Amino acid sequence: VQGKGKNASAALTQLLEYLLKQLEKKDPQQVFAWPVTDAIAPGYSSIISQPMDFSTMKQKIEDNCYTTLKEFESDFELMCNNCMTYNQQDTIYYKAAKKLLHIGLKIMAPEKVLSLKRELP
Ligand SMILES: CC(=O)c1cc(-c2ccccn2)c2ncccn12
Repeated sequence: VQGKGKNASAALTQLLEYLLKQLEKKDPQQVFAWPVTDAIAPGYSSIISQPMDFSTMKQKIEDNCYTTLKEFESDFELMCNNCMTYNQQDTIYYKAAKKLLHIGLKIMAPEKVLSLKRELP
């Protein structure tokens, strides 16, 4: 199957940039804004094999790394699950990830995205 046309990938970029902004608004403490360093989280890089954060997702949108919404969603879930892997359940980080994951899946639910697609130019 021929790759997506130019305007189709431009539409996906616009959709993903919009969704990323909505997700970032749900993280006012900016817990997920930047890559987690071993300095702030001891042993992080040996526990988490595939780190992910909002700044990396933003860069991947600009670099056209995502060809489907599903790929974007799985990076979002990876980011939340990494947090729930490294941090104990009774931490603010774990609780923030659990809440963000729940909210994020609602924002990116198919019927929500469908109504978005209609409303975006
Ligand atoms: C996302 C995550 O696991 C995380 C973010 C942070 C974080 C994020 C911004 C500022 C300070 N810390 C963090 N600190 C300790 C342990 C884990 N974390």
